Amino acid sequence: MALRSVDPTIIQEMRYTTEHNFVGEPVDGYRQPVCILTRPAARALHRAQVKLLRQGYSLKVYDCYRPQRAVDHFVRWAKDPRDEEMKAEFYPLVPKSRLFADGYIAEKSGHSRGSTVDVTIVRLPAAPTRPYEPGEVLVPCYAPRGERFPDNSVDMGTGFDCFDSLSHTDDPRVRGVQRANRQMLKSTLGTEGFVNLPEEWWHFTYRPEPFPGTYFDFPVSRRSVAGR
Ligand SMILES: C[C@@H](N)C(=O)N[C@H](C)C(=O)O
Ligand SMILES: [Zn+2]
Repeated sequence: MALRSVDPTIIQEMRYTTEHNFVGEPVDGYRQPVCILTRPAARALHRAQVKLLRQGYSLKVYDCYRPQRAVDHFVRWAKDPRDEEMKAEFYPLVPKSRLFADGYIAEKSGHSRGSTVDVTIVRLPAAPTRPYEPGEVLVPCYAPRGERFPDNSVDMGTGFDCFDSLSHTDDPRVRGVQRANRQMLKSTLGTEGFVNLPEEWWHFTYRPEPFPGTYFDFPVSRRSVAGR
């Protein structure tokens, strides 16, 4: 179902419909910027949002349901060592050949089962964000907040989809406010049934999953969820 029909207040910045992602182009299967999730995952995210709103924060999702054809696009992209257009921002230190082996991207992704979400926290009122301009100078995603690509998220120590050990949720180099922000996200979502992926502070799966063995492949579009 469309997350917006359960909670229109959760901010959506669907990165894989845009060029601002580690591939550098819109990803196969993302026709429109719509967050689609299973009903229990959407409802759980709404419960977390209610709690955050009371404290002056909002959730912001970057990715939700991901069709298998999008995962296949990632796999194809990873097999082409010449295409490192976005390396300088998204994986400056990790060889492209290691991104799957090191756990940053999956060939069979929980996102395709519909109960996984990539998400952060934004302090309200949400600051405006600027669009990414293709070809702009890229800054490493682990650079200090004021230097890396601007995001109205609270400071999590790295940007979204920063394939680097600094993105590991419990990396000991992440301290102070950044660590507290990661903990706020993990504990708020954890209370509602979401389990975090240790390699990525932003990646959470709702459990129990209603479709634990199904990898869906319908496109991300408003039509896919019309009437649901
Ligand atoms: C690619 C990144 N956003 C992500 O979701 N990684 C996990 C491991 C996945 O692909 O399922
Ligand atoms: Zn994810």
